[in-house]
Amino acid sequence: MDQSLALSVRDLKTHFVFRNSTARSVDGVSIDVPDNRTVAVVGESGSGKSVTSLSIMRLLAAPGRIVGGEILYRDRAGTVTDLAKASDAQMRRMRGSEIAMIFQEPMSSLNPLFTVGDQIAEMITLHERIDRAAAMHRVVELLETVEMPAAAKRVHDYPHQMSGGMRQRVMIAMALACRPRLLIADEPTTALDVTIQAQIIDLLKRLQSRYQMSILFITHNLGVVAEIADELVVMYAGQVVEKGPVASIFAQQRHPYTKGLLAATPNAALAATGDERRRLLAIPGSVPPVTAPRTGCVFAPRCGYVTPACRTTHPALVASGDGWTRCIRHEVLSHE
Ligand SMILES: Nc1ncnc2c1ncn2[C@@H]1O[C@H](COP(=O)(O)OP(=O)(O)OP(=O)(O)O)[C@@H](O)[C@H]1O
Repeated sequence: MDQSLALSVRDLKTHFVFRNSTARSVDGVSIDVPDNRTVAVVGESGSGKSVTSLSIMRLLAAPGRIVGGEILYRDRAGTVTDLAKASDAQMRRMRGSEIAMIFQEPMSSLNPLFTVGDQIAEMITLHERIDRAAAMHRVVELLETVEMPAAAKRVHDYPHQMSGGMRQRVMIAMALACRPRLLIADEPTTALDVTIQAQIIDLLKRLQSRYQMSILFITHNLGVVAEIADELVVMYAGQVVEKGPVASIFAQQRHPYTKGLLAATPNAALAATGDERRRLLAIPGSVPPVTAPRTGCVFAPRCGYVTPACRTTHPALVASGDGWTRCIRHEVLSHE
């Protein structure tokens, strides 16, 4: 594993095995997250983004199972662990002290019956041997770190007394309580309005440089990607179809699906190209079910660039420009 990486997911396969069918939700995904960098994973609903992040955290619900690949994680001491094979005890330690996760809806992770102060304090005392008074002092500090207004008063609030943006700040404070080296953020701003979304993104960027964290940021919003990410991974039907530096992909897409996603996101597309005439286009059709048999390229049925060969040959992920694409016609696209 390259010394500059915090996480290297290699050929990950996570399937849901039912009696009569198998959902190949994640089907050979490779993602590298460098130290102190943000990698965004985008794709339509059902493309396998959440199953990928839950696989890394080993929080999959049955019948979901990692059936292949490696999830290599380098801890602060430099030791590499394959999370795909780690024991439950090892994973509990990892989740506490190395890797943290925040979700779209903080309400589903917070307990409505306890104050936010108590919940953050519990997180701290799980990992540090300190008494309650010291823990509460740290809670206020953490809430100040996440720029919670009137932090010392807010520790006594119950989750329902807070706005969505404040609750997300509480979740980030809980994540920071264990000083993670890797933060997995699964659509953390999707439920928030645009102004609050921008504040949370800014906060995450400041925290990243202060705490030297790597961030794996799951989103379907390319505007957010433009704001926060260094590298982009585009997923489609359980596979990576394109990946590379954000600026390169925004300037030149090398997979028709990425082209369609950018065309459907006017702000990101405009920011990238400066072309104000770019029209809002939606990609016709929908992601095929992950239980469907696969021959050829999974995007072929929706692709404007399709050739007969695309329907019979499963394309490999190949180097193109300074990134990677899973399209046999990538050279045609890169000259457009
Ligand atoms: N518990 C489960 N049982 C069966 N199939 C599942 C389960 N969880 C996810 N899947 C399937 O795995 C595929 C990938 O789902 P996933 O939630 O990772 O997509 P996603 O890209 O995160 O979508 P969204 O943006 O809607 O969260 C979907 O087709 C979904 O139906």
